Amino acid sequence: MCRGCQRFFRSSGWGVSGMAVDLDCEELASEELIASLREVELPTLGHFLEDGFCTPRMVPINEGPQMVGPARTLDLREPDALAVNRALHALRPGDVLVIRVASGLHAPVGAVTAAAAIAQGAAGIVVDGPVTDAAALRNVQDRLPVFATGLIARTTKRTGSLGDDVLDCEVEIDGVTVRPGDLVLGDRQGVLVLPPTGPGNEVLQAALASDWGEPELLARIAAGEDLRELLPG
Ligand SMILES: O=C([O-])CC(=O)C(=O)O
Ligand SMILES: [Mg+2]
Repeated sequence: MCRGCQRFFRSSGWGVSGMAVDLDCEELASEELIASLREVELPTLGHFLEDGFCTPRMVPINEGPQMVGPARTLDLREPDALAVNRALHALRPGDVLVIRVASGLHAPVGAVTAAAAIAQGAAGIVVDGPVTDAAALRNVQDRLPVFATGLIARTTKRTGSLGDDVLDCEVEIDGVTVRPGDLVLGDRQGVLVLPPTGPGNEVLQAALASDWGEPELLARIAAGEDLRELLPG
């Protein structure tokens, strides 16, 4: 089912700089695709894909369910708490809030932000920068997976210095470009960003088949079968 057309501000990429553009329904990931991506192990996709993976500096801050959802982005060029609040207001159920923290030294997400994202039905949060209120984020891990580069006690301030051009624009997260509507996946291994169309049906089917076959392979290795037969070399 289509999530419905949304208006996004795009700073670059698909749209004209600084202009609001309509995102076609076709560009939004289907519920079916999102459900399939929840089933597949990220490291299995890693056997088939080379691009879109954040580096190991992007770590899970809590251990929630596998995260999959369309990106809503925020480019925190300055640590403005009011811009974070506006990004929270705009969240829709199933969205993944993706925040770039230019300073790398201010936490835009903690207990309050997480509670607000949960209230909006968000699927998760990814921060290229630190987060805070670690215990509170652990407490909500079943409802809100959070990924970030670490923890810090220095948080954002209500400066009001940023405009709406920092919302739903292209951002770079740990070297990976994220556009609004891209699919953002996360598990204990980290974060993977895919286009709204996902990895392609061929890769998805191959990855699912690999996951389904793995328990038998593991059982045969554990049973002492000849490794030369089981693992081609
Ligand atoms: O407000 C912030 O910058 C982060 C925070 O502490 C919270 O969300 O509770
Ligand atoms: Mg807090």
